[in-house]
Amino acid sequence: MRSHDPIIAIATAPGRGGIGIVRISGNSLQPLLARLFSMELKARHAHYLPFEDNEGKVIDAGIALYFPGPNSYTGEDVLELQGHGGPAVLRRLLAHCLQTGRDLGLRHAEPGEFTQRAFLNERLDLAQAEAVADLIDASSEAAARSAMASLSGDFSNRINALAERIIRLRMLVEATLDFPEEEIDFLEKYQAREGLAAIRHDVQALCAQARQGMILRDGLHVVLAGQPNVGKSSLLNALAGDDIAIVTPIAGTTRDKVIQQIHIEGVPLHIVDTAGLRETEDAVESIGIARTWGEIEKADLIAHLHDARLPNDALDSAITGRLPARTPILQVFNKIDLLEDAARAQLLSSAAESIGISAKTGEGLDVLRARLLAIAGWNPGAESPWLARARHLDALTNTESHLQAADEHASRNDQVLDLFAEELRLAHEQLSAITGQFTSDDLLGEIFSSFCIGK
Ligand SMILES: Nc1nc2c(c(=O)[nH]1)N(C=O)[C@@H](CNc1ccc(C(=O)N[C@@H](CCC(=O)O)C(=O)O)cc1)CN2
Ligand SMILES: Nc1nc2c(ncn2[C@@H]2O[C@H](COP(=O)(O)OP(=O)(O)OP(=O)(O)O)[C@@H](O)[C@H]2O)c(=O)[nH]1
Ligand SMILES: [Mg+2]
Repeated sequence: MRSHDPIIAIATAPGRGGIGIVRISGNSLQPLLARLFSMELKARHAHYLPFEDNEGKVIDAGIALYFPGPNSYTGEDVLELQGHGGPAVLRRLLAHCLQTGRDLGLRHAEPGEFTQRAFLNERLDLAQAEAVADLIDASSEAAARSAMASLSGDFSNRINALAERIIRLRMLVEATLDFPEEEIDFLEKYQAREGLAAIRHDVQALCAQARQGMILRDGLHVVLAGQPNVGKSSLLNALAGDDIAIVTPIAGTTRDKVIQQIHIEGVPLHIVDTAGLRETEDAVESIGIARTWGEIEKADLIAHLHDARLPNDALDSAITGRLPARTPILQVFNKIDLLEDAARAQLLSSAAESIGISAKTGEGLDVLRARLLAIAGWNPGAESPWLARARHLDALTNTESHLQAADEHASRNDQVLDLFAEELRLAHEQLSAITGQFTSDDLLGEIFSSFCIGK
């Protein structure tokens, strides 16, 4: 998988921009530099230069920056051509470099390949490399803050510190294994179970933080479902604070799903407005309704909307009966502005899994937002120091189960020390996968291929 070809890409976003950057990375860019420029580039010095094509025609006048390896982003030699940020000029610049460097092996970079090289050259560990992509993809400032914390190594440092503690315990155990006569009292002598308990405590705390970090990174899909006319599209618009979905008094208005991303306390929620559920002869509406059921299947959370004036509607019971049992469901009674005071008060103080709102007046929406976050597992006010991925949470969960298994071996009277040692080894391996000590090429390919081109 390791490739040493020099690579090139446009590093800035496609489209127009104040400045655009073409970036090249390779083990030795000197021969290419000699062809591209008539003068020698000083290391890490901004040279204002004309970028000329092979006939001496000026493609752009920009800034050339040369970072000799290993002191660069990738750890290799890096050249940046910072030009004017127009798509045509950057494409010309890219084509000119590719042509000039083709026989030196210069080729277009794969997505994430610059950062992959930074990882392989140990400029970043795997969690930090992932944080680069998460920082770019962050959809809220809270998410960006957490991604930056991961990028600067806060998460990795916690993982490494825990790994160190497991290593120390492993060294003790493995040293003892060489002297079987000491095995008997090893656990007491070194207070191994107490040490293990302290490590597990911290792994569990990291798991909880990783869960928060995952919510912050990935958000969740909230599907608004219910009979026609109950106010699903009105609720989407109210949550988004914008007139996005069509609202009319005609039942069966929404046909295509409408998705809008909103943020609550920085947590991204993907709100999906759907076609109202009912029996219909209309061919178009039927397709819409089939899609609603498709969205319901994929939902992380379903908000089942009712007309608050019809709280015990038989058709709503039928819908409830068809909703997937594995998905959390919030019963939302809309249009409480149309209720008598007493009925409204009763709904507003009702049980946790149902809630009264008015998409029209906004009443109850704050409670609804808080409820959505709570069901998502978001802990308001709890700090979420890093963004986390499912991969990280899996690894932490697996670490904890191996540590638990180790403890079970230790608690038994026969005290099989080599099984204890083996579980510690497996726990250590799981933990280190987060920062990339033990990783398969497949995993690396999967991680880096989701990056944008030029990163
Ligand atoms: N123009 C430009 N801006 C950029 C990047 C870039 O590659 N080019 N970055 C990336 O995509 C990010 C910054 N990341 C970088 C990380 C390390 C080095 C670097 O040259 N490191 C050397 C020298 C450090 C120093 O001067 O103290 C090193 O670590 O040895 C450069 C950029 C964001 N902004
Ligand atoms: N008084 C009152 N009217 C509402 C409220 N929410 C929605 N409405 C009205 O109810 C009607 C239907 O609203 P929509 O948001 O289009 O309902 P829907 O559930 O999306 O309907 P379909 O797309 O047909 O499934 C519109 O006339 C809205 O103005 C509310 O909270 N109070
Ligand atoms: Mg609608």
